Amino acid sequence: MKMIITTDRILAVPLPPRPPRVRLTAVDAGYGRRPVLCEVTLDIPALGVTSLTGPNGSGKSTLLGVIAGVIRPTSGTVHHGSGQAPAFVPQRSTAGDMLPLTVRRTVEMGRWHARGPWRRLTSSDHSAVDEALDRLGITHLATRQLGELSGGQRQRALMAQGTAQQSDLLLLDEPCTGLDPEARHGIEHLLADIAAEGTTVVQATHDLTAARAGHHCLLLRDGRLEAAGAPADVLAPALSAGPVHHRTE
Ligand SMILES: Nc1ncnc2c1ncn2[C@@H]1O[C@H](COP(=O)(O)OP(=O)(O)OP(=O)(O)O)[C@@H](O)[C@H]1O
Repeated sequence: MKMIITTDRILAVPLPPRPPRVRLTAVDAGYGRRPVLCEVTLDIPALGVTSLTGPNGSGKSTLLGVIAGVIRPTSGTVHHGSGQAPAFVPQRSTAGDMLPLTVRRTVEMGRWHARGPWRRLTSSDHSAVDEALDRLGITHLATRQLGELSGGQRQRALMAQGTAQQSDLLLLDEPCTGLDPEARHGIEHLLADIAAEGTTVVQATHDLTAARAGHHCLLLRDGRLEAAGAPADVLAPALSAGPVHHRTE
């Protein structure tokens, strides 16, 4: 809502609706011959935090992969409202932890979209990396090897890599898994701040408190979109249906 102040009164003028940042239409996707997503049609609003929730195996990570462009749909369309490549923070895998990478080098990889992997980083790239390390509270870990860190510290390093990309679309797969309550709180505040700065944030989460705190919610079940809309509306039937969601921490 935009406020126009005239000499004697305030007029509230509704802002024109923004087109969605991402629109999926009748998307099917899976792995080889294994179908996972079925006829998924949804919009990701351009502003705020969208939470993607649903039981284990319902297809949240697969959907994030489709939006990120790393999983190609077998049918249907994915339309991005801007030309920027999404920043994608996948679920932490233990394989990558064995790579001989410092935290700083890991975060620098977030600049490869802008610079290419073999080009020297510019001073603005280094500033973006410094800012991301600082926002995630891991500047003091910059010279440590990724494999030496605790699970929560590694998770923050991967999130710093995602934020260093400075995309207008940040996709996160269960970003708070493995974090203690204080760190989880910190990440939730950070995501709210990033969204307030104009970045579209999409996070897959089992955490209903986090999902409720978002602006928009998508509920998946068995690879189909069961509900979409305001978090309170989407989550109420899911809660009354039984404990299909749980914190994994
Ligand atoms: N690389 C893969 N190859 C084959 N099948 C996969 C692969 N990744 C996921 N699947 C299958 O796809 C289905 C959906 O998995 P996905 O990880 O998208 O669900 P999810 O909702 O993110 O689950 P969780 O909450 O447990 O993280 C599951 O049945 C899973 O076994």
